[in-house]
Order: sequence, then C-alpha cells, then structure tokens
Amino acid sequence: MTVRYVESSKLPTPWGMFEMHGFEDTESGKEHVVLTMGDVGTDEPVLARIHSECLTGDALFSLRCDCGAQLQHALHRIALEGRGAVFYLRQEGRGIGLLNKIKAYHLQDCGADTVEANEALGFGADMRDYTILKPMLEHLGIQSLKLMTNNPRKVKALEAMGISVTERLAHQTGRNPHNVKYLETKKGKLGHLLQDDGGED
Ligand SMILES: Nc1nc2c(ncn2[C@@H]2O[C@H](COP(=O)(O)OP(=O)(O)OP(=O)(O)O)[C@@H](O)[C@H]2O)c(=O)[nH]1
Ligand SMILES: [Zn+2]
Repeated sequence: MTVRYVESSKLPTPWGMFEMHGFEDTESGKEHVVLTMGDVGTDEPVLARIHSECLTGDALFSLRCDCGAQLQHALHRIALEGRGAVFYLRQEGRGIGLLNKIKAYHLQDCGADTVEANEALGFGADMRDYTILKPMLEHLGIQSLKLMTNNPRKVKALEAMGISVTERLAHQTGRNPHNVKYLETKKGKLGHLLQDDGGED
C-alpha cells in the first residue's frame, strides 16, 4: 500500500469552509479525499467520519440508502464543533464497485436483501479495506478519533490496525420509506447499532 499526498485546497460548503486534501493510492490508482476543519494535528481526539463512496446516495440523491444524509450530517456536526475530518474513501458499494452495486440493486429489486445480493454475485457482504487510512492520518497529524458511525465492525477494523478510536458517536439519520428494509438488514445481518425509531442522534 503506497499512498501519495498530492495537494490541498479550500472547499467552501453550505456548512462552512473546509480544507480538502487529495491522496492517491498508487497501487490501485484510486483518488481519495479528506475534508478537514480546524487544527486536527493536536493530541485532542478528532471528530471524524470514515465515509465510503456511494455515488448514488452522495451525489444522485438516492433514497435506497442513508449515505447522503450521513455525509451531510457529518459535515454539519464538524462545522458545529469547528474541528474535525471526513475521510471520503473510494470504496463504492462496500468495495465491489459501482457497476456491481447496480447489479446488486437489481437483485434487491427482485427480492434479495443487500447481503444476499452481494453473495449471489460472488462477493462477501463487506469487501472494504481501511489500510489506506493509516498513512493519511499520519500525514494529517491526526492521533485519535471520535468516530461518527453506527458500525461497530468499522471501529474494530480501525483498532486492529492500531488506529485509536476514543469514542464511537452514533450517526443515525436519513431513514425513509425506501430504505427501511435496507436499514433492517444492516442492523440484523451487518451488526449496525440502529434505533428502531430512526432516532436522530
Ligand atoms: N454492495 C452494496 N453496497 C451498498 C449498498 N447500499 C449501500 N452500499 C455501500 O455501502 C457503503 C456504506 O456502508 P454502510 O453499510 O451504509 O455504512 P458503514 O460505513 O458500514 O457504517 P456507518 O459508518 O454507520 O455509515 C457505501 O460504499 C455504499 O456505496 C448495497 O445495497 N449493496
Ligand atoms: Zn449509499
């Protein structure tokens, strides 16, 4: 795994001014970005979101999942605190890629759940790899995370790599009639800690 830092720039958003840092995974050619606000290079734990790319939810307004709402909510929470980081990792479709995710959505249209669909296509339920994070965190001087996530497996995966997660902060938002079954499957099969009332944190 070789990660190359490329450049940083300002990124104004509806929630405030972020700094955008670009990295390249030189093995896969994938381009990752981190949005930061405030001084993240101190020993104070950083409010952070490790967000996996979801073109449909993040950019195309899809209501099949909760990704777009979670991304916006993370930027909002960081802006309120004045300090934090969103890691936008290019592992679309829990690592299977966009076109395979469309195939998985087609199977879900025919009745499969999100895990069954991945498995029917010959993939694991979650193919993501977080090893890219370590050099990105080091580059930014981030020492520990207050992680906004409902996914305890994500926390475990980071800790197994030696990344310090001082706190898991629930990050539940974006429930709608189109993603109820999907969220139920995430809770039942993927172990996400989700409140049934759709409880905003
Ligand atoms: N294969 C597949 N990927 C999906 C599907 N729906 C969303 N995704 C992808 O799932 C990833 C987001 O993972 P989630 O399981 O929603 O959330 P998480 O990152 O594990 O946990 P949180 O931190 O709580 O959001 C993104 O890469 C999406 O593109 C689906 O039905 N099939
Ligand atoms: Zn999504």
